[in-house]
Amino acid sequence: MIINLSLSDTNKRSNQEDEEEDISYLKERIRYLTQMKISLERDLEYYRQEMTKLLEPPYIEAMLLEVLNDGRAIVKSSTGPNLVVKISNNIDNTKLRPGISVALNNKGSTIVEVLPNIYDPFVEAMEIEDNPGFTFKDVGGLQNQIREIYEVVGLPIVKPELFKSLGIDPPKGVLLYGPPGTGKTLLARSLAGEVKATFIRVVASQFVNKFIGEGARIVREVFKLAREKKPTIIFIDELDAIGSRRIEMGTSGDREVQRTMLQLLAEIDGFDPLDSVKIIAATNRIDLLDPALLRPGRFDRIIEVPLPDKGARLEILKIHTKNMKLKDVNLDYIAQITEGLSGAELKAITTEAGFFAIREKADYVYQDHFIKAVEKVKKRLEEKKQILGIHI
Ligand SMILES: Nc1ncnc2c1ncn2[C@@H]1O[C@H](COP(=O)(O)OP(=O)(O)OP(=O)(O)O)[C@@H](O)[C@H]1O
Repeated sequence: MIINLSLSDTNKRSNQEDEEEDISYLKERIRYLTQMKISLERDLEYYRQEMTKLLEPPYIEAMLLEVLNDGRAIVKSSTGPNLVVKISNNIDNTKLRPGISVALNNKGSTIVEVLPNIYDPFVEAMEIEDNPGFTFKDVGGLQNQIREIYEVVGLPIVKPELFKSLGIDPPKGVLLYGPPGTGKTLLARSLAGEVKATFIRVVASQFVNKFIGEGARIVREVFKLAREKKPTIIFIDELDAIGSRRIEMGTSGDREVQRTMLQLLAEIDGFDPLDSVKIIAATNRIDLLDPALLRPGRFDRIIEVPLPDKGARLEILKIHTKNMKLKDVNLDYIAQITEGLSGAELKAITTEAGFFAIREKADYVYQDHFIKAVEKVKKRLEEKKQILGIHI
């Protein structure tokens, strides 16, 4: 009996232990499965979001051409045409500059995002100004150049009927040549301002140094954009970088430069002289240019933009000091002592004179500030010439 009792006791205890073990096991399972559930729910949410993203129609990438006054904008869509689109309210309007990349909603009707600065050689290679705020009043001297450039480029834009009725083909392109900083860019930009044309500036040397392999495409795109935004003045700076005479075509870089120039010639040859797209090119080295560029119907008008004479220097100084507070300054004398300096250097003198006045905490800019500024700019120029090995 005693033995029986003890056996049943042992059985009871072992059953109880088993049950406890089972309970503990099941509790452990529940904890594990609850965690699994949480983790799977998290995964599910992630895949749900991914699926929504994948099912969402794509945005359309476009380049901003112009912001209109009524809260809309003109863009050039990556699929081709120019579109007039709305601007979503959450867009910071100060970020909207011509040439930037934007995302349009899937209907292509609204700018919904300003895209980060993605590398697009076409956008980077050119500066575009819809309405350059310059006029001929900003140009000192250069009266003859202003008259000539207005006649051959400006008039055909504002009065094409004059040329049509007389049966005259105006030049398609004008070449400006002269030392650096003499106002070639300024002249072209202010002409665009005078005739209310879009101003597109490209720097030809960048095709060779920066946008290798893209030169011909950029030229094509620039002309396409110019036609879309006409009247347009295309300004090609440093033309010699792609338009130099070449004796041999050794490297692939040379061939690339050649391709870019051929594309440029094809574009110039391809458009109508009465079309309101005009090209102004500039160079410091006309002696290097390929004669092919100077054939009739291409850059057949050549205008020299020389260093300013004394009268022109005075005009340039007056232009760049018109908003400065001057006292007892004899600009005529400053013009006298700055022979050989360019417009850009004269502008630098006015800025430097201002800095001298600021450093001295003066209320006005005095003659002495100008004298010191002239010395400084001349010294800087001298150093530059030494470095470049140019002797005067
Ligand atoms: N004739 C001028 N009248 C007034 N300002 C001038 C004149 N020439 C040059 N400048 C000033 O110098 C700046 C630089 O000149 P600009 O870029 O037009 O010269 P550039 O001849 O095109 O030079 P580069 O050959 O180096 O490209 C102008 O923006 C302007 O402020």
